[in-house]
Amino acid sequence: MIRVLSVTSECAPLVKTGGLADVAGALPGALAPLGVEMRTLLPGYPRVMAAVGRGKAVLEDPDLFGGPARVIAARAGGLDLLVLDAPHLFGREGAPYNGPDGRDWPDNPERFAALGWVAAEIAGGALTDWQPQVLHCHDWQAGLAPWYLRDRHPQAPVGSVLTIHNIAFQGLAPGDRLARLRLPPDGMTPGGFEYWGNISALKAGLVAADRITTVSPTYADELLTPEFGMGMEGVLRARQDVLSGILNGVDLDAWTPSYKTPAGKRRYTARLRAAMGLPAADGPLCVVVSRLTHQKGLDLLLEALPRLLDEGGQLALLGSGEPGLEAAFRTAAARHPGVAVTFGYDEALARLLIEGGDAILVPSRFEPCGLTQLYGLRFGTLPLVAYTGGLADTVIDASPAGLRAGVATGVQFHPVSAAALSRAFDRLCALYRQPDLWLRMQRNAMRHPVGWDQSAAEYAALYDGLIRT
Ligand SMILES: Nc1ncnc2c1ncn2[C@@H]1O[C@H](COP(=O)(O)OP(=O)(O)O[C@H]2O[C@H](CO)[C@@H](O)[C@H](O)[C@H]2O)[C@@H](O)[C@H]1O
Repeated sequence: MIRVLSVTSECAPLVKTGGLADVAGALPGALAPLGVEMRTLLPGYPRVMAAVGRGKAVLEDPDLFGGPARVIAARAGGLDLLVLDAPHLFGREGAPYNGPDGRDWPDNPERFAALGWVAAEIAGGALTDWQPQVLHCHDWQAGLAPWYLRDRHPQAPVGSVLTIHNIAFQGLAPGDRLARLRLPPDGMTPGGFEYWGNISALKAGLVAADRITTVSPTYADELLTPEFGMGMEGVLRARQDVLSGILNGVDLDAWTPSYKTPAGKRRYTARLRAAMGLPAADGPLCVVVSRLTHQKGLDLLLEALPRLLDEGGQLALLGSGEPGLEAAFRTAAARHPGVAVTFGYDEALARLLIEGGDAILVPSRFEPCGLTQLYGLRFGTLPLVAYTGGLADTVIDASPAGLRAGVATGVQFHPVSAAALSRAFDRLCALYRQPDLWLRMQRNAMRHPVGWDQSAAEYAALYDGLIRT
């Protein structure tokens, strides 16, 4: 058995704002058959505390960044959890990172420094009955853990890995918070965690972790360029020898269609049209399930949308995020009967969209891996995606080569522009008008391996290489 402590700020099914939660929630189950015993350290937000109940305190700290805290060992949501119960940091209503007004909590640097601190203490041997061999940290919220571990417990028999799910979030804090974050002044250098005068929790992790991974091989390459590295490309180039990409998978038990063949899908398409108030149509029903942010390229979709509609296609969108994008999609829906939108977070509707759609759109400007195109493959909902990051690694384009070889599973477009997306809509609609070809692609898609098998083996091998004892 390899003992791994996974450190994350969100974890499905308990608390989720995006794909990080899916992955953090799926890894323990995917890795267990490979002899990995993973425990997940998660902040004790109110809904997490409600799910775990009283639990058993395995660690206490009278002063964790300004208040008393304990770590509770519990099982919930099928996970083996270590919950950081620190009411002064996490006992607040609202989303994990922001209050009811939508604004980030001003003490987010301290809140997640505390998470990293406790992770490092556990990795350093603080629990009497469990010593992890690997510390696996996710995103900036866990970024300080490898730094604290190296700083405070250099002799601990633990290897560390930091996984980048999205480099756009870098965990910046003003440089004058050093003492409050319990960081040493000599780390405040370009070779340390300093980032243009600020402290970056992500950079601390990138510098201090033994290994760095991201969630697809193509994104691992892209991260080394100024276009995608978002200022961290230099740090990553310096650590290129320990950086690799491991694709995300999908929990196949949770994401299994109730139909085995594409034919069975039709009734879900009808159900989806009814649910969203869409009329019957000649072209493909395209769906989107997404956070509405600049990353996801949905402004490009708005620009290219007339082409899809002109060809008889439709759009059904579920998302939440930037008010400007919501307003623009609402306007599009009011103008055209072939566009239907719902705002908010709704897992049941997300599933119906993926079950019933003909195609799923992911026109992202950058996409570390992307999960919805994987769900789409599994359900025979052909992905139309930007050729970038994990989207490039998981979809086989209906290019002449892909079609001739009989292996195509979707449509990719490049560059990531409205013009290229419009042309991709032309191709999608042309494919849709050839039912045999479309069916073949659906079959290919549904057979494409999107489970965790291969990636879990890659993580297990990575952990194996980090074992020090
Ligand atoms: N309104 C809504 N209602 C219901 N469900 C919704 C929803 N909006 C989004 N979702 C769900 O949230 C998840 C989003 O995951 P993604 O991987 O697509 O993107 P995200 O950018 O959040 O994740 C980041 O981390 C993941 C994990 O590594 C990477 O795959 C990705 O590239 C990276 O940007 C999916 O499970 C999706 O179905």
